[in-house]
Amino acid sequence: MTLDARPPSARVDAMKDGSMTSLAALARFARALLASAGPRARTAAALVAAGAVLEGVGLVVLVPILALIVSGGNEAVRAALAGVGLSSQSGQLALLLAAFVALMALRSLVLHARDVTLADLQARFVEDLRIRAIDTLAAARWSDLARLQHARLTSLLAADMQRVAASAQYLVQGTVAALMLLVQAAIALWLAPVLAGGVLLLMAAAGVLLLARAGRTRDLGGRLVAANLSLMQGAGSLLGGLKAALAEGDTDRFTQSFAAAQRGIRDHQVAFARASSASRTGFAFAAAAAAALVIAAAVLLAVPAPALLTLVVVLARMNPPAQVIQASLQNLFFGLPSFESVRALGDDLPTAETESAPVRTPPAGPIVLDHVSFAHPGSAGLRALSVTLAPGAIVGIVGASGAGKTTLVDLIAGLLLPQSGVITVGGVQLTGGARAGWRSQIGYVPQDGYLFHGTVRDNLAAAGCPPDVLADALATTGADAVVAALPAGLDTLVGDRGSRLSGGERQRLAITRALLRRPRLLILDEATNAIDVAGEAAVLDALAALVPRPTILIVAHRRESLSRCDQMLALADGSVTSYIPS
Ligand SMILES: Nc1ncnc2c1ncn2[C@@H]1O[C@H](COP(=O)(O)OP(=O)(O)OP(=O)(O)O)[C@@H](O)[C@H]1O
Repeated sequence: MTLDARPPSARVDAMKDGSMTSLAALARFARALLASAGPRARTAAALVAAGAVLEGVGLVVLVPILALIVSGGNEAVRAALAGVGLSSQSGQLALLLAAFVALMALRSLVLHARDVTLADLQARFVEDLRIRAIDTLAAARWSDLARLQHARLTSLLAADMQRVAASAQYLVQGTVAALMLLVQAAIALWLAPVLAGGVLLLMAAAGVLLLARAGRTRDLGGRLVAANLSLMQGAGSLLGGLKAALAEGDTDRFTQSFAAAQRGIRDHQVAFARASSASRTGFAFAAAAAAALVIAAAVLLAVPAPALLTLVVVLARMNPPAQVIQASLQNLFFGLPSFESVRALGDDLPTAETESAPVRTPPAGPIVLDHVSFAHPGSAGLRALSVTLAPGAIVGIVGASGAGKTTLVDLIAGLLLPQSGVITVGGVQLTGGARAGWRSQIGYVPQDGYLFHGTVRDNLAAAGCPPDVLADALATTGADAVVAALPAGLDTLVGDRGSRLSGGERQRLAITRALLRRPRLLILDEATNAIDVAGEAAVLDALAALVPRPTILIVAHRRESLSRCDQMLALADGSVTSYIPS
């Protein structure tokens, strides 16, 4: 345990600050939920209000029923019922009971419609958030994406989203309970203003105490978000390095850090459960004391029996919604950091294109880089680079590790924007709509030739592709032999990240997928290094023979991979030397 060295006044100020920022966060969350609901929010609000009013009317009807049973009935009510031909006490009681049952039946129907509508709103809210998170990723700049931790995304899309869904549920539940409580409080005030006023004051005091702890609860939620993130990081490192760790007998390192992160999660969850249970216990104690006080005071104030009985019923019914509000608020404050983490993704990944220019494909012609510079954070990168790549040329890019080969390729692909200088294709500068249009002309194959868990056909994005075009592309890369050897041919599942295939087979399929896009620029970034030398030579020969031939950029360290190049770009110290190989 750590001692808080701050003076008490500073602690109170910090608590107020924490509560205010937590309330502001709660308001942001509520606004986001309302915005996602759109016009459906009005239907939901109407159903919630109707449910609360029907609950209130049902309670009010209890007064004449109890009056009829206990003291022969209220004069005005009896006269009104006699006016419609019901003069016997049993007849009047039967009518009032029938009205009560009808009201409760109507209330049940409204509550059913309300609950379905609210569940729909919650589900849509989380769906919107998930889709927006993926849209944010898809529209982000590559330079920002490269900095993003994968574990953060996994944690955000799984654990945080689940907690946001739970928070939405708590917000809705709490709001419904608050409305119910308001209606019940109004009835209690009508039945016995002084007594009910006292009880409401006690409740308000409990509410203030609860809000005063909001900052601390939210802080606990924030720590849980951080602990979940380190759990995901642990899982990611374990999965990424599992094979090497198994081979080296070094799995303990991973399992220990994973277990430590898991312990962190458990500690925060238990701390929250302890805090909620303490406030629930305090709340139950206060409710029991308030009920005892009310009954004692009612006897002293000689409140009439039917009113007292109804008051007791009303107060008893106020207890569950009050408890729901208490639990919902606590869980909400605990869950808010997850929502903030989801929102922060949009701030960390601003949209790439600020221009809303229409997408247009740059015309045919050379790719020209004119005094292009790009520095990564930490200042490594490329300086004032000028080079021209002719259409259909096979261009090799060489240089030591870290020389900037991938940076150059990313600039030419439009993934990175030059910080100074310009890049043009066919004379059109690669910005805005032209940059977006250029992407549709590119086939990009990175070293790991990314495949996802699906069939070969799915991975080639070959649905609807004419069979002869598919067969040509497969033959060009030698993937036809790979497919022929698979148990279900094109319909064979390749496993997670293509784990059922060899590195070279994955690369052949990845190049086939790029070719099926009929690219004007084919980028092979160490994309053939897992294929045997003879096999690579055959693939490169077939690519060189393509008609029409795309401009082919080959980043490679192996001399054999570069033997067909028309032009070489040698990178060193952020500068480039362009030469024609002899
Ligand atoms: N996102 C980034 N943030 C900061 N620095 C980066 C980033 N990406 C690359 N760098 C740095 O920029 C330099 C060039 O990197 P780049 O990946 O372009 O080199 P490369 O020539 O492709 O290297 P390799 O052959 O090892 O793949 C390196 O010093 C690298 O550390």
